[in-house]
This record gives sequence, structure tokens and C-alpha cells, in this order.
Amino acid sequence: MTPPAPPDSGPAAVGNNDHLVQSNNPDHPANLIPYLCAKFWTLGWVTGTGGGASIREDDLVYIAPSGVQKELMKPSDIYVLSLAAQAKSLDKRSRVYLRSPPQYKPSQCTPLFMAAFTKRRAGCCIHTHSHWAVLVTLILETQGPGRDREFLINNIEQIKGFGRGFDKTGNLGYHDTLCIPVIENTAHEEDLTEFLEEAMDKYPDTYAVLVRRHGVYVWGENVHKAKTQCESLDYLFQLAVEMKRLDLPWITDIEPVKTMRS
Ligand SMILES: CSC[C@@H](O)[C@@H](O)C(=O)COP(=O)(O)O
Ligand SMILES: [Zn+2]
Repeated sequence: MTPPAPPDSGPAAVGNNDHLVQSNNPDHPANLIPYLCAKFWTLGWVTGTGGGASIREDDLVYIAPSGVQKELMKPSDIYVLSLAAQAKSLDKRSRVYLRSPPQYKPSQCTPLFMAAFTKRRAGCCIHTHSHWAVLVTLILETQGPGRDREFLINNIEQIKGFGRGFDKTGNLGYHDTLCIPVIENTAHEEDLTEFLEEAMDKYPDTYAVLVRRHGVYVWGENVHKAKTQCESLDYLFQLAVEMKRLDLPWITDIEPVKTMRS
């Protein structure tokens, strides 16, 4: 990831640990979150303040503000919290911020991002409101109860863009079936947390969870992996919607071609 030099990171540090979001390094999370969200906005992933991204570097978690135009964020808008301080806190639901811009509230997606960081040791989590993700959940809805809870696809090259799973090495193969669980949307974002965590427990190797009529959460062990997995998924969601339009199945039984390796 080599974004250009960061924009002006806002007012100089005065208290509030502002130094945590001030860096000339374009790969610093406080620079990278605004840079990535500006890119995601062009893809329709974070339009109208929806969606977002969060990055963990060791103990520190960098989070965007709530309800802001995600493509216009500045490094000085970013919240920082400590996982260790959070773990020590007696009130598990309250957040211990090392830095909070006073004019904002932290993203409503914070507990969902935290689930990826604490339950999967993820280094980055991306939330999109991509049309393709939403459409896939709507198509699944028409498959009826029991068949609407998993997005399954196989025999598509882009599936190789996904890791085999948490603490596993290597990526999925062309003939493997990719399975992304679907949870129901709730009126308030934070209420999704228990269902997202439940899906993580039930699907320990998944790197993503679809939220019906809402979007998708995708994570990875670092920014590169979260971003490329999110891109691969969006590609597959779009393909799946077009396949459905053409009445083509998402799951096919294709015999592996015999090669010198077989
Ligand atoms: C367009 S409102 C969307 C929000 O409710 C939520 O789903 C979301 O994705 C972003 O929440 P935010 O608190 O702005 O980071
Ligand atoms: Zn959302």
C-alpha cells in the first residue's frame, strides 16, 4: 500500500494525545483510513456516511467518527483506543479512548470492528454498503428459510483471493466452496454485534459476514489482506448477481482438469 503523502493532519497537538494521529508516514493508520475510505467511496462502498474502516496496530485501534462523509475524513478526525485498557475496564460496554475528537462520536460500527480485532486478531476491518452485497442478501432471501443464511459459490478463480481461515496457512483453491454467513439487520448497528460474534463462532474460518439488506463486514490479518479480500468478495457478489440474472447457478459440480500435477 503506497498512498501519496498525507493531507494536512489538522491542528497541532495540544493534549488529547493528538500525536497518535499525526505522522508523515502515508501507511500510518490515521492517514490510511481517510485515504482508503476516499477510494472506497468511488466504488459505492461508503456513500452517504454509511460503511467505514478501522485499523489495529498492536494494541491501538484507529476508528473513524460516526455520521461523517467517509471520503472527506482527515487524520485529525480519527479516534484511538487501547485494547489493553479496554480489556482492563470493568464496564466492558464502555470504550476507553486514548484520543477522541470532541466534535464527533465514534463510529457505530466500533463494537463490530472490535469483534474482528479481539476474536480474530484482525489488523483491519472494512464495512461496506456495496449494492452487490445487499443484492446478494436479497436474492438469498428469495431462496426461502434455511437457504438464506449462507452465500455459497465455487469454481470461480477469484475464490483464490481468500485465506483458508483463521490461523490456517494458504488460500482457498479454485474448486473450494467459499461460504459467507448472513445475519439479519437490526435497527441499531451496535445490536448487530452479538449476531456477528455468533456467526464468527459458527464459521470460525470466515473472513466476512453479510448483513441482510445492509452490507458486509470483511476483515484480514492486515490492511492488505482485508482490502484484497473485500475486493474479491465484491467481485464475487457482483458476478453472483449477474449469474442469477442469467439463471446460472452459483454452485457447480466441475471435475478437476487432469494436468501434469494431478
Ligand atoms: C447511512 S447510516 C449507516 C449507519 O447506520 C451504519 O450502518 C454505518 O455503516 C456507518 O455508521 P457510522 O456510525 O457513521 O460509522
Ligand atoms: Zn452500515
